[in-house]
Amino acid sequence: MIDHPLAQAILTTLRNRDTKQIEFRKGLVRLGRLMGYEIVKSMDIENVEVETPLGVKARGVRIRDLDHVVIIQVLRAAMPLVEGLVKIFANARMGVVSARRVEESHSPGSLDFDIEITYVKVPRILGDDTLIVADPMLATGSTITAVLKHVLKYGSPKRVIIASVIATKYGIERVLREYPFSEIYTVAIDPEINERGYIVPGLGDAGDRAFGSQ
Ligand SMILES: O=P(O)(O)OC[C@H]1O[C@H](OP(=O)(O)OP(=O)(O)O)[C@H](O)[C@@H]1O
Ligand SMILES: O=c1cc[nH]c(=O)[nH]1
Ligand SMILES: [Mg+2]
Repeated sequence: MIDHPLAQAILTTLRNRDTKQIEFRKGLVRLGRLMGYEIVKSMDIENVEVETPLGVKARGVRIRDLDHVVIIQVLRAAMPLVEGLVKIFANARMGVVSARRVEESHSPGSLDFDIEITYVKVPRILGDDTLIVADPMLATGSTITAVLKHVLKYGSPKRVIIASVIATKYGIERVLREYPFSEIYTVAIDPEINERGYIVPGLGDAGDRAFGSQ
C-alpha cells in the first residue's frame, strides 16, 4: 500500500463527493505519477560512472528496467492514471483494453461481474518487461482478471504489476488466487463492496467522475 502522505491527501480529495470533475481527473493523474515513483523504488539499480563537463568522473545509477515497461490502460477510468504513470515511464510501450462490467446481468446474490471486453490492442510483451496494468478501482477483481487473461496472451513479462487507487481485500485475494505472481500497488484497501458492486466507502464511479458522465 502506498502510504505517502501526499498520495493519501490526494485520495481524500478524490473520495470527497464535492470534488468536481476536473479536480478529480487531475487527482488521478497526480496519483499515477506518485505510483510510478513507488514502482521505480522496487526496480533494480545499477551503479554507473559518467564523466561530467569538468572532465571528472561522477558516480551515479541507472535503472535498466525503466526502458522495459509495458503499460496497459483499462478503459475508461485508467486514462488519467496512465497520464501520470507515463510521466515516470516515459519510454513505456502502451496497450489498451476496453472492459465493462455488465451491470445488467449482475445478480445481487453474487459479487462477481461478467466482463465485456470489446477492444484489445497490446504490444508484444517480452521476458524482461515489467507489465503495469492500470485501473484505479479493484473492487471484485472481475475486470482485472479478465484483462490479464487477454493481455498475458501477448507474452510472459518479468513482473506483473496492478496499479490501482482503491482495492478491496476480496478483489486482491481473487487476483492473487488466479495470478499469484502479480504485485498489487494501491493507495487504500477499503472494507466493503455493496450489492451494486461499489467499493465502500470508495469514491463512487471513477469513470463517471473523471469524465463527467454521471
Ligand atoms: O473489480 P471490478 O468489480 O471488476 O470493478 C472495477 C472496474 O469497474 C470500473 O469499470 P466500469 O465497468 O465501471 O467502466 P468505466 O471505467 O468505463 O466506468 C473500474 O474502472 C474498473 O475497471
Ligand atoms: O466503487 C467502484 C467499483 C468499481 N468501479 C468504480 O468505478 N467504483
Ligand atoms: Mg464505471
